[in-house]
Amino acid sequence: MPSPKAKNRSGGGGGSPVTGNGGGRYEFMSLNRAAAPSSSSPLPPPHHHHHPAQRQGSDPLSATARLRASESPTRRRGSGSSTGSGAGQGPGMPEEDCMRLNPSILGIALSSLLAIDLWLSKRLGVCACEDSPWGSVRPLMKLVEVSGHGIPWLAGTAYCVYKSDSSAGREVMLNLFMALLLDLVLVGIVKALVRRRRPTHNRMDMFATFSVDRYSFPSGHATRAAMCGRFLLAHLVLAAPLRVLVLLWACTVGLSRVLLGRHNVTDVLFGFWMGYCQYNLVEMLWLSPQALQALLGPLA
Ligand SMILES: CC(C)=CCC/C(C)=C/COP(=O)(O)O
Repeated sequence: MPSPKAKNRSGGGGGSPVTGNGGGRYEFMSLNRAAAPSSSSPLPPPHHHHHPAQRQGSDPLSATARLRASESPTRRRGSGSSTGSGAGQGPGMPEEDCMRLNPSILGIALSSLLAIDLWLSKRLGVCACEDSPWGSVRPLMKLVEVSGHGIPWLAGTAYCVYKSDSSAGREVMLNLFMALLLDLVLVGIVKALVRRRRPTHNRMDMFATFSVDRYSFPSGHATRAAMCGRFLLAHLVLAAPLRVLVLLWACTVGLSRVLLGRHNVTDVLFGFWMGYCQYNLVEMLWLSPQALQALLGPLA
């Protein structure tokens, strides 16, 4: 996630934030810092309708200073333009030409959320290794990790298909198998797109990981736990205590990801949400016995 500091645009000196005294060094202004545009500023001069007092830089709008790439000192210097065709001389700036020099409230909120996420995840990573505060619980959490791993679920589901003696049972288990494959594909795509590194305190000693599993967002265990939890509750006739056990298992799998240091809290929360939605997709794409027969042939 980009930090709220613009890169130094040229080798120039410090220069005051944004007013860009030719040094080309820009820093994001905080929301309550407004710089009075200077004559050499690449910033467009304040519009005539601004109250004079606002021209002193107190105008909050100048706090949302914008810079048109074509007017940045480096670009302008390169163009040799000395006809004042710089700051704001041209027509209204098209939005896509502007680089916001001021993080929006949303940007600040997201950065704060990320900081809280990293801090909380670090605090909750109490089983990240043997000499962590809860190192003695690590073996149990690793067992929970295996219970949510893709391979045991795929193997277990395939075994149930093989042992099933009714077409209805086979239909349910085959759809669960397809759901697990769908989960792997979707999680793999999101991981490959987001490419968020796992927490620094994670000790990557997980068994049977795939290439994208080096990435943290989202938690594949959390998506699988949520999707399979919903699937079992919807398609298996379970007594109430067992239903509660399924829910507890799914929550424990998610919690274990953070306790083991495998994921940040947001990776798991998003994973739960994604897995919950994946189940809706599974229901929408439910494969009938005929479709399974056509798809898998004698296996169905
Ligand atoms: C190789 C297969 C069939 C599954 C991989 C399962 C796995 C290692 C997922 C990663 O889960 P987290 O993203 O929660 O660490």
